[in-house]
Amino acid sequence: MIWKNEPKAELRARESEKKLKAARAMGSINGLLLILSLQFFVSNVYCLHRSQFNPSFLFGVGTSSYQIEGAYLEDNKGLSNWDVFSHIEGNIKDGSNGDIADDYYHRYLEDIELMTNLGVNSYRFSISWSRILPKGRFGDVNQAGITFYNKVINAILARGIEPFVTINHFDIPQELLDRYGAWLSVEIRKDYGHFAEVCFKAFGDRVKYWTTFNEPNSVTKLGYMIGSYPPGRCSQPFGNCTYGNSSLEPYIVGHNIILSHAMAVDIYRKYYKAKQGGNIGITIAAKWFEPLRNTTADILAAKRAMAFDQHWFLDPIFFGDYPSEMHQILGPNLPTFTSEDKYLLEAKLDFIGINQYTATYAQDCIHSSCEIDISDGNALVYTTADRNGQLIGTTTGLPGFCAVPWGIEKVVMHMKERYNNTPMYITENGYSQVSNSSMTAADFVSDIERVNFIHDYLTYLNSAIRKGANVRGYFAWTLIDNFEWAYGLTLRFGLHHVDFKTQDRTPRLSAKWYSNFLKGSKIAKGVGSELSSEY
Ligand SMILES: O=C(/C=C/c1ccc(O)cc1)O[C@@H]1O[C@H](CO)[C@@H](O)[C@H](O)[C@H]1O
Repeated sequence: MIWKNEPKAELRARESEKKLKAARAMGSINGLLLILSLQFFVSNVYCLHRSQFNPSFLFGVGTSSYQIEGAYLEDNKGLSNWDVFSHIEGNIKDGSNGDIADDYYHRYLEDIELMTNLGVNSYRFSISWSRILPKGRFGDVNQAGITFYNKVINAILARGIEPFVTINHFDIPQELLDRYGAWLSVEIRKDYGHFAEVCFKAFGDRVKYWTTFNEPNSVTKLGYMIGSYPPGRCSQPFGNCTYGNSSLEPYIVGHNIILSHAMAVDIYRKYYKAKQGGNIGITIAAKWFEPLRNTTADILAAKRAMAFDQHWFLDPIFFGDYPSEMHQILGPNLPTFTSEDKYLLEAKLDFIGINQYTATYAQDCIHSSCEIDISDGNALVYTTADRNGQLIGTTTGLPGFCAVPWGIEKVVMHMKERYNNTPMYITENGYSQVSNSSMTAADFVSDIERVNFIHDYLTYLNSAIRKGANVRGYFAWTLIDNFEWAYGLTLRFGLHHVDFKTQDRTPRLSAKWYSNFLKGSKIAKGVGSELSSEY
C-alpha cells in the first residue's frame, strides 16, 4: 500500500487515532458521534478523491499534433521535420510514420467526444507549425490550418473544456531546417516569434493557457546529443551520426529556444495579454534524479544532473543565466546572454509546465571513474534505475523509465523551492505498454498497471499540494494511443486503445477509472485484481 510511504497521511492517521482515543475516553453519545464523523473523515482522506483537489484545478488529457493528426499533406500543410525524418529508413523502430497516425484531422470530433465522456475540464494539444505556416515566415499563413484549430477550440469550449495550447511540440517546418539549420541558427527566433504571434492573434481570444515549448530539453538531447530525433545530429561517444557535435550543439540549440521563448512571452505581454488575459509558460521534461549513494559526490551528481537537464532552461528564464554547474563544466561551449538578451528574459513566464514520468539514480563520474550516461553526458554523471540489484520502481514499456510515484512529489517540491513556488501544471504523466502482436484485444484494455500508475502519482502529487506546492493542473498522457516518435506504433500510452487498421477507439480500464475519479466517484482507489470486476 502506498500509504506506508506517505508521511502526511501517516501523521493524519496518528492524529485521528489520538482524537479517537480522546473521544472514547469521553464515553458519551457526543463521543460516539465524534468517532463516526472522524471515521468518515479518515476514510475520505485515505482514498484518493477529486475533492482533495481544488474545484478549479485543471484535470485534462494531452496530445500533440504530429503524434495524432495525420493528414500530413492535406489543405496546404507544409512538410515538417518529423514528416521528413520518419520517412527515412531506420529512424523509426517499426518503420511507421505520422502520415495518418490517429487520423485525428478528420476524426477530432469523435476524439472530443471521448474527452467529454471522460469528464475532463481541459485539453492540452499542440499546433502544427507547418500547417499554419508551411514555409515559416518565408510564406503566407495557411488559412485552412487556422480553420482546423478554430474548429477544435470551438468544439471543446462548447463542451466546457478549456484549451491548454502548446505552441510547439517538436514538429517544425522542414523549410527552416533546409534554409538555415533550424534551432542551430539565430534566424529561428524570428520565425518562432512570428509563429507565436500568428497563434495569439488567431486563437488568443479563446485560449487562456499557452506553453511556448514542449520539452526543449528533449529537443536538444534527443535531436542534437543522441541523434534519435530530427535532425539526428550527434558525435561520438554519444551516438553514431553523420553530422553534429554533442558537446556543443545542444547548448546552441537550447540558447535559441530559450530566447525564442523569451521573445514569445515578450510579444504576448506587450500586445496581447492585457486584452486576452491569458497565461504563458514553458513545459520541461522533469525526470527526478536521486543520489545513488548517500555520499557528497553522488548528492552533487544528482544536483548536476538536474542542472544539465532542467535548470538549463528554467534558470535563464528565472535568474537570467545558466546554472553554475553548466558554466563550470562547459566553459566557452556554453553561449552567453547579452544585456539585450537578459532584458528580453525578464519577461519570464506565468507558470512552469512539468512532464513527469520517472526517476533515476545518479552517480558521480568526476571523483571516481564510471561509465557516463550519454543522455546526460556532459553532466559527468552515470544514471541507473538499479541500486544494489533493486530497481528504483516498477518497469514500464519505455526502457529505462520506471514508474516511481514518489518522484513527482520530489520534482514538484524541488521546483517549488528553486523557483519561488511559481504556479505549476503537470502537463504530462502517463504509463506506456509495449504493443505486441500476440496481445489480444482484452490484454490491451485491461490496463490495471496504468490505473495504479495514475492513482499513485496523483496521490503523491496531492501530498506535494498539501505541503504548499502551487500545482494547478494535471494532464494525463495521453487521450489515445498514438505515433510515439522514434518508437513508432510500438508503445501505447493511451487511455483509449486505437486499432490503427480500423481507427477504432476503445476505452481502457484507465479511461473508466479516470472518468470515475473526475466525476467524484468513491471507487477511485488503486486496484488489485478486485477492481477489474467493477467495470
Ligand atoms: O518524447 C518525450 C521523451 C522521450 C524520451 C526521453 C528520454 C529518453 O531517454 C527516451 C525518450 O517526451 C514526452 O513524452 C511522451 C512519452 O514518451 C511523448 O509522447 C510526448 O510527446 C513527449 O512530450
